[in-house]
Amino acid sequence: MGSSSDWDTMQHAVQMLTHFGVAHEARVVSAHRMPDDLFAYAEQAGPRGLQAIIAGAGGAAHLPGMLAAKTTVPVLGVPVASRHLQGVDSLHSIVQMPKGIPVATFAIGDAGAANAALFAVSMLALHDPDLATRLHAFRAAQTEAARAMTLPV
Ligand SMILES: Nc1c(C(=O)O)ncn1[C@@H]1O[C@H](COP(=O)(O)O)[C@@H](O)[C@H]1O
Repeated sequence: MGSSSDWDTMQHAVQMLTHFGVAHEARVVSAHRMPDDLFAYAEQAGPRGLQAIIAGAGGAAHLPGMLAAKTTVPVLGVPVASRHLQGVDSLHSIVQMPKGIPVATFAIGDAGAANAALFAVSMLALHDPDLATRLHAFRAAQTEAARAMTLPV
């Protein structure tokens, strides 16, 4: 993520990865404030064996795009809500990538962070039957919870 101030949002990705037992790390690596660190992180991502990078940032959110520019490891972008423009700036900064350098872009905020993690789980589950079983169980439990919803009428 671009700043520790993104943690409230990005913790939802971490919680989801923890739930599924997917090994992960959480770091602050800002393209704007730490450009050399960002380049080093991106260059080492493939050799270190990372299989996906969930990149959350707010405002002029160049972090996901710059990561994608420097690595072919899939980058999943999460727009963090910003103070003045409520994350629409973050969303547009992340989603409008030029042809050739894709960033998979998720919804603004907590749901986007959680869904980015679930998307990573889906990709990893293609080659991990145990993880696929846990993902199917998660979906089934979610379905049951939705069916059990009641209304105050
Ligand atoms: N968008 C970026 C980048 C980047 O894209 O490199 N680095 C920090 N930020 C964002 O700035 C916002 C405010 O950061 P501070 O709260 O630290 O001032 C955060 O949402 C962060 O993701």
